[in-house]
This record gives sequence, C-alpha cells and structure tokens, in this order.
Amino acid sequence: MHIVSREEMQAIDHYAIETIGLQGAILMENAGRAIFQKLLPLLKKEDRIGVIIGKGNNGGDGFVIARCLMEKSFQTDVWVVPAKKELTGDAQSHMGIYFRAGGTVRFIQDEHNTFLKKVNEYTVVIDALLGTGVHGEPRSPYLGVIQSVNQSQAMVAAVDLPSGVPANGGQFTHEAVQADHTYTLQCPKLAMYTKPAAAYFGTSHIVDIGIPNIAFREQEVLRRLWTREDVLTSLPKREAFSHKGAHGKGLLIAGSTEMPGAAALAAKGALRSGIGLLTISTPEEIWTAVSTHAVEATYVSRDDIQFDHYDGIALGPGLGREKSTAHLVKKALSHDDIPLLIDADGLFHLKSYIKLLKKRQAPVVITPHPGEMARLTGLTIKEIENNRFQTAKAFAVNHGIYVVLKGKYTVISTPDGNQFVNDTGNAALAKGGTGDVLTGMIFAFMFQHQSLLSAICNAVHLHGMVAEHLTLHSHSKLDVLASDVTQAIPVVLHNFYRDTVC
Ligand SMILES: NC(=O)C1=CN([C@@H]2O[C@H](COP(=O)(O)OP(=O)(O)OC[C@H]3O[C@@H](n4cnc5c(N)ncnc54)[C@H](O)[C@@H]3O)[C@@H](O)[C@H]2O)[C@@H](O)CC1
Ligand SMILES: [K+]
Repeated sequence: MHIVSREEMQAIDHYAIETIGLQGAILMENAGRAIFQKLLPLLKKEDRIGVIIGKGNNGGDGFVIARCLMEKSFQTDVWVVPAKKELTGDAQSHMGIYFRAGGTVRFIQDEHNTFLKKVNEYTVVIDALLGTGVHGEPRSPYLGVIQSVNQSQAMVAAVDLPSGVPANGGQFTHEAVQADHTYTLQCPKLAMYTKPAAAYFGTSHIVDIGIPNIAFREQEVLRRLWTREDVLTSLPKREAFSHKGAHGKGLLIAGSTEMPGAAALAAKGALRSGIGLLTISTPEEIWTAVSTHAVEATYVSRDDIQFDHYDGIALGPGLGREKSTAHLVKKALSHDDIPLLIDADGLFHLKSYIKLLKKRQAPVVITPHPGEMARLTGLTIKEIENNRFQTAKAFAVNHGIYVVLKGKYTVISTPDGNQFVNDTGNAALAKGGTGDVLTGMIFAFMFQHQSLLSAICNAVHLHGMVAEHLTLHSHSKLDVLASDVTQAIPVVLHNFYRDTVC
C-alpha cells in the first residue's frame, strides 16, 4: 500500500480524472459510499448524527455520506460552513444530488448558536470540513467549528484527514479535529506516520475509492507500507539439505566492559533469527559474561579479527565511543566487499569516516534513532522528527546506503530512493537494549533473504510484532525488557511460518 504526500495524491487524483477518465464526481461518490459502509457497523439507530461540511471536495464527500445516512433513516443534521454559492465543482454537484434526493441542510453562519448547542447533543460527528486541500492554520470560521467538534462528547469520524491536519505532517501547533476514527481515501498520507499529526487520527481505516494502480505507477510513488503479506511472501525458506554455512557466517563487533549486555542482546537477536554461525568480538574480560547468554556463538579478540573470514559484519551495540574503538569502524568500512550493518556507537564513529561509504562495493545498512541521525546529518533532533521521510531518503541516496530510521513508525530508505514504513510495535520497545536486539535480527536476516530490503523490512516488522505479542499475552508496556524480546522471537516467527508455505 502506497503512502503519499499531498502533492502526490493531487497528481494521482488528476491522473485518474483527466487521463483515465474516471470523473471526480464518481470518485467522490465512491469515497462517500465506501466511508458510509465502513462506518455503518459503528452506528446505532438511536444515534444523533451531525455531518459538518466545508467548502472543498472534502465537503463533497460529506454530502454523499449525508445522503447514505438519509437513505437508511439515521437522525442526521447536515451543517454547512460556507454560503451555498461558495460550493463549486464536484462538491456543488453532490450538494445538488443530495437536495434532489430530499436532503436538507443548515448553514452554520445563519444558526451559529443552534449549531453550538446541537454539536454537544450529537453522538456522532462526521468531519468533512477540510481534507488534503488545507493550507496552514484553519481560518475562521473553520477554527471555531473545529474547537466545537473537539469539545463535544460525540464520536468523531473524519473524512480523509482530521480537519486541520496537514497531509504532509510536519510540525504544527494549531488546533485540528481530534478524531476517533479517520477514513483515509485510497491510501495513507504522510501525516498518518509523523508527529504530531499521527495523534489526531484515532483509529485509521483505509478506504478504496477505485483509483486504478496505474495512476500510482505513473506518478512513481516510491513510498509504501511494509505489510504482513510482504513478510509472508518473502520470509526465507530453509532448504532441507542446507548446512550452517549456508545461513551466514557473521561477525558481531559489539560490547565493552561497561556495556556487555548490548553485545549479548544483539547476539541473542541474531541467534534467534536463524544466523548460521555467529562470532562475537568483545573485550576478552567480558567473554564469560556474554557467552552466558550466547552459548552458541564463538569469540574472537579485537586484535585478531580476520575480516575476510565473514559473510557480513555488524558493529556498534555497546562498542563504546573511545578512540580505541574508532579504528574498528574504519577497518570494517575498508573491507569494502563485505556487507556491513552499523548501529549505536558504530554510528558515532561513522561520522568521521562518512566519505568511505560511497567507495564500498558491498551494501551498508545503518540503524539510527533520531538522535544518532541528527549527529550524522548535523541537523537537530527536531528537524529530523519534522522531516523523517525527507532526511532519511536524502541520506540514503546521497551515501548509497540503506537507512533504518527508528521510531514509532520506522522508515526504511534504500539507496535508490524507495521508502518503506513499518507500523508494527508499540511503546514497550521504548527502552534501552531493544535496538540491539533489532540489530541482531536484521544481521541474521541479511544472510538468509533473497533481497537485503526484505531482510531489513521483515526484521523491523517482526521486532514490532514481538512487542505486540508480549503486551497482548503476558506483559505490560512498562515491564517488557529487551531480553524478553529475544525470548519471544521464536513464538512470533513460529506463527509467521505457520501461515506461510515454508
Ligand atoms: N477528485 C478529487 O480530487 C477527490 C477528492 N476527494 C476529497 O477532496 C479532498 C481534497 O479536496 P480539495 O482540494 O477541494 O480540498 P479540501 O476540501 O481539503 O479544502 C479545500 C478548501 O479549503 C480552503 N482552505 C484551505 N486552507 C484553509 C484554511 N487554513 N482555513 C480555511 N480554509 C482553508 C480552500 O480555500 C478550499 O476552498 C480530499 O481530502 C478528499 O476528501 C475525494 O472526493 C475523492 C476525489
Ligand atoms: K476532514
């Protein structure tokens, strides 16, 4: 499923209407009807429903929903913000259809006080005020209407976007509709996956309005959600006659005397995700501590690493930021025919050797959180958070690497500019150590998947699913530990494999 910016959505609508010939009024009919069908199971006969309509095409969708509600005899008031003559195009057409089908409306300008009273009596409000066409802070009278909707006790169902939320996300401080349900047309907009916009959507529903796939291909939308179906079709098969050497001989350079746990967690993540052979390079003082948790691994001292012996290298978790560990990053980068995964303190050192990235033959994957990304790019964390998609893509393309920008919706960017969004996981993962586990999972998958991209995306997806599994069955979001995540990988993998043919 694609994820689009406001400009991409407008271009896709335009292509569907002008090139394909699927008229805007038909798309609007599809949109309104499809939303109504999805909304129906949530409605009760005794509900008092207010449909609130703005001046653009979002309002037009509202007229279709209002007609569907009327046809099913729901108690509905339709409130219109602009004067009648201000409605144009497809919205005007659907207002006409609604009137000729027997519908009536009330204008907020004419009955402002009645509207304020009524909005508090509704049990359901349909927000069809503003959609992808909004620019900046909602102006009067929209802002006041939005405030009234937010103060009411009604269940609020937003059409396409909660009104006032910018489709592209980014920072905003103005008031916008706080929806309980948002019915997003055709495909998610960027706002659904960015802060603070994501918090306004309530439960999101994707509504198919019939725009043909060719419209997305022609607009070359390079961003999409990585779904369960993607995982099921790309999880690796383990061949019956395969041997340990066929599933990756990996070197994990991680851990320090202060942070032995990071090495253990990354190792455990890799071992639980099917790596064939794992060698861990940590300071010798902590071999015993780490090997208690990763008995299946072998160990090599930092001075004796033979980089060429491995199919891939992961480095960074708990490595430490001392100068003495920086040369390991340089060495790993210099062995440019070996795939490399860099995380945590490895990213700290990477900043000094960033020019080496472009010289490499084999792929590089980095897994920064916003703080690490800020340091790498020279931007602030706020700037990263406000432009997650743009900054991750620019960095991946400029340096020819895969960037896994972690967060509530982890964004995976490829060297050729494609982006994939993960929507699994929850706040249980907002703890030290869970990133180390993810590094291990990605590392192990790198050796076992047909494509590096599906290895990364599957690891991120499953890592999130493990958190969801734990909080669904046995833990609260508070008490999940990174080591619990490593322990629950098997049950989640088992469930996925049960659903595949592998
Ligand atoms: N043919 C299409 O393009 C389709 C569009 N659809 C709907 O149309 C929406 C987009 O329609 P529009 O482009 O007409 O835009 P909107 O309906 O989102 O709103 C545009 C109107 O709001 C005004 N406006 C913009 N910023 C404002 C602000 N800050 N304060 C107050 N008013 C403001 C504009 O002047 C314009 O009149 C989508 O979100 C979707 O709901 C659907 O009907 C499907 C088909
Ligand atoms: K809306």
